Amino acid sequence: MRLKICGITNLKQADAIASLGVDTLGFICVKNSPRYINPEQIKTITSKIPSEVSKVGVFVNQSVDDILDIVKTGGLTAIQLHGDETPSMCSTLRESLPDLEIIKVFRYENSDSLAKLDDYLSVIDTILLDTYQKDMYGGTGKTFNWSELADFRPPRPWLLAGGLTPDNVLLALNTLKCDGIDVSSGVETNPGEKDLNKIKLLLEHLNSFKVPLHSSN
Ligand SMILES: O=C(O)c1ccccc1N[C@@H]1O[C@H](COP(=O)(O)O)[C@@H](O)[C@H]1O
Repeated sequence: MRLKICGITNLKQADAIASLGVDTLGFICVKNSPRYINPEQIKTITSKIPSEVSKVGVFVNQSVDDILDIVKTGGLTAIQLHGDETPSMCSTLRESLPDLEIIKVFRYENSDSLAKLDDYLSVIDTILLDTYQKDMYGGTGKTFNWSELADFRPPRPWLLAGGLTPDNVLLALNTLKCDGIDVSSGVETNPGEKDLNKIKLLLEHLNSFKVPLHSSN
């Protein structure tokens, strides 16, 4: 099971979180987010984190040129498209950076929220489902109705996000079958400041679950 901790803003925490065995770190590249971190700051972190850790930049409706610049400057290995990016835009990004993992976010409100999923499958690597909230693209801290996804088995790996915490993660994993989870505000003291004790507790709970961390099954 893949574990992404998102909203990293400093090297000390990135280092500590990677040392706990977290395989994916996320950096919010969206300027109006309280978790925003600029590309040079991202680089000071990514350059010191082991190469096996995925470094994901999170974007909302930014231009291809901006994304490519930030990926290059920040030393990112993956992008998370959290806005209304089209399949055509994903295709352009894929052509420009064939080795980069492309994670496309679908904000889940009801089953209609997945109506366009098929259009993306050939141009993305990973699906991420987050909670839909009007006027807020991400970092809502809110869960959605997981039981509606109990039979969701897309032909790409998928990550669950939205309001996950150490306290509710096992309920989520017992309700649906995802390939990984993405946690941000549920392991923070305040926006951008991670709580290492909460991350340790999250890991304890995940390790007690039947699917071990990093397993693809
Ligand atoms: O965290 C943000 O500020 C943010 C801003 C814009 C787009 C995405 C953002 N966060 C991502 O939202 C999900 C769920 O977060 P949470 O666990 O509900 O707080 C996650 O991928 C965050 O990285």
